[in-house]
Amino acid sequence: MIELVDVYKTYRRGDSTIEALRGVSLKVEKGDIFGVIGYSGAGKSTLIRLVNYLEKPTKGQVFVDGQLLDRYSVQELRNVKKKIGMIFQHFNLLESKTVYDNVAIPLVLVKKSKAEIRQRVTELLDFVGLSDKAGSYPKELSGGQKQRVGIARALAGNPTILLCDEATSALDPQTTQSILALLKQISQTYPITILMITHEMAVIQQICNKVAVMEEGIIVEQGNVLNVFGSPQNETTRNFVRTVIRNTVPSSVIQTLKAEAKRRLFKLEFIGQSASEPVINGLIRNYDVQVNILFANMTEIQSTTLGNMIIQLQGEDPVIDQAAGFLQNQGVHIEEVDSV
Ligand SMILES: Nc1ncnc2c1ncn2[C@@H]1O[C@H](COP(=O)(O)OP(=O)(O)OP(=O)(O)O)[C@@H](O)[C@H]1O
Repeated sequence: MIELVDVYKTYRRGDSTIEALRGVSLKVEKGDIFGVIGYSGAGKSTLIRLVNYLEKPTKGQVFVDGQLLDRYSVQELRNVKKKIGMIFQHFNLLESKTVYDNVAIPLVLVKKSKAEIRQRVTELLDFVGLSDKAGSYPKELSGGQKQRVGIARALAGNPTILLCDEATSALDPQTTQSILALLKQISQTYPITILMITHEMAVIQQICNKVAVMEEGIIVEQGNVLNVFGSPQNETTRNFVRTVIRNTVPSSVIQTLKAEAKRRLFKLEFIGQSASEPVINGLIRNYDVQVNILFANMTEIQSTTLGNMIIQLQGEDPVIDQAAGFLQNQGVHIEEVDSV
């Protein structure tokens, strides 16, 4: 659906060059809600501008719907762009036009008849819950309502791809929830693929099925959201995951625990099935170790439970090693730690 193959983007500013993207490859499949997360300057906006063909890659290939964007004629490119809707952090509405007229813009541009426009705009305003605001102007709307207008406008031309550029970053937490719920509803209602960039892991957790983590122009980790959240490999990913999944024990507690002999600390991560299985009971029954649960947390992602636990095992070293092996065999991701 959307594919980037070893894409580089270099900007020149005076004598210096800025490598905004350095060999980015990713694949967004049909129906995905794919989130790209990264700190400011990571290259997220550049990536989205390449998909929208507002920028050309310095090197590498960008495919949309299986077609290499480079190879399109101007007319073909215009047609491809019609299939891409976009929503923005600051909504980008025309202040001098009513809600109705804002949503109608893409349809007017492709010269749809008045009747067709009326039908589509009415349908979309109903879908985003703003039927009663058709005659209002953007300045009369709340941030959440403005974003709903932005979403209706993006959907007007029946796009197959929806690009979201920090779509909830300017909104309060409650409004963010309602906009994310709307995006999820769009994904379930229309045959659409969503690519969103954000710096908030909570956004990814809530609606994305895939995620790519960007840092300094490189994708440092990507995959299924459940796997990435369950077992983040990269330090930046871990930092993002920590913002939504708490798995730390106060350092004063750690210091006390570490002072005690024959005790070792382990971080456990359970995904799905194993989260509900009495794995810890099995551990206690089968091995001569004492188990001290220091921290336990369950998070729901993609309708699957993700469990995080920090335990302390007390016993002889070889027995603790066997116990750790047992947990691994039960499908638990286990990691011994010096500190947590
Ligand atoms: N048009 C441009 N000309 C020169 N440099 C640019 C241009 N656009 C982006 N950059 C630089 O490329 C790098 C990546 O920027 P980009 O906006 O893609 O990152 P980002 O992850 O979207 O950050 P933010 O969330 O702050 O927008 C930055 O160092 C930025 O200064």
